[in-house]
Amino acid sequence: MQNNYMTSEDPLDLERIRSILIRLEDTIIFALIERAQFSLNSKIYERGAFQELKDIGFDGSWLEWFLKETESFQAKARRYTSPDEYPFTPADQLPPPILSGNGIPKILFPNKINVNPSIYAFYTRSVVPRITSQATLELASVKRAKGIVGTSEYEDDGNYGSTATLDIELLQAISKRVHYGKFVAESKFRSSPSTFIPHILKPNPTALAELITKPLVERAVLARLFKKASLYGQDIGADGEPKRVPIIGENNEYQKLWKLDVESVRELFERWIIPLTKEVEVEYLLHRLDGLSQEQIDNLSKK
Ligand SMILES: C=C(O[C@@H]1C=C(C(=O)O)C=C[C@H]1O)C(=O)O
Repeated sequence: MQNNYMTSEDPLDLERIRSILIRLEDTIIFALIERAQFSLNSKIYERGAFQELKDIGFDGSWLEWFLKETESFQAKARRYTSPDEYPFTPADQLPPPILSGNGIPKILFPNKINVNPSIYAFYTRSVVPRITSQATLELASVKRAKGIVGTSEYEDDGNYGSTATLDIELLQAISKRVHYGKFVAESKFRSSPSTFIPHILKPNPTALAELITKPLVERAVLARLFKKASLYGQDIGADGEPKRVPIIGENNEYQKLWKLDVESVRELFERWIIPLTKEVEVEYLLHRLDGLSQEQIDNLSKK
């Protein structure tokens, strides 16, 4: 199942949308595995940490610079005219597309929702420190063995380019997953406009949140993620068997090696991705009738 809006499949079919969300789980897990190879490299998230960037007139962080450069190119190639791609760089700092239009039929109700500032904040402050803690600890012990101790013992392996590239992959995948909430909301709205309309006119975000929440679907998402992360996160050796190390102090007991902290994947979805997806859904619905005439609203209510 593809998110190609030019196919004949109904882009607002909820099962189709859910299958896209499921596929994005894989993209996110594999990108997390890649990022977890590197240390935290906290310097790339600090504004003004690189004199070289200040020298070229850029005040932000290394990652913000990477985002701006990457997204400038992508904006020219009209990435951000697609209804499921949103930039992290403020839109007024990006160039216009060199091709006009995108040929994608208008599927969503016009809206300006972009929750990327929230995604950027939780990703850099909570997610990265958590998933890189193993690599960061390993680096610290290597550095200690070389006599490097104290603050410079931690965090920094110098791979700023690779790290930022992987961060962008992850940020974009998470952003797409979360903003897909717009499609979910449009689909749910169209299946029964009259259920939603009173709570949009009165604005009642709590009632809207209750209407869009599907606890069984969420539970299935989390259970599936735990399984996927446990499968994909195993470190398989050249012999095709999972790598394992003896447990110190236990005779003949072994422990598997992981490329990723499995529980952290579930937590990422439980604490951040699912709640933000739902926030996007509610925000989208709150503005779903903006600019419509009473007659248009009445017609929708009758559906
Ligand atoms: C995305 C949906 O809406 C809500 C958000 C979910 C999620 O982010 O995984 C899951 C179920 C719903 O509570 C959906 O119904 O599929």
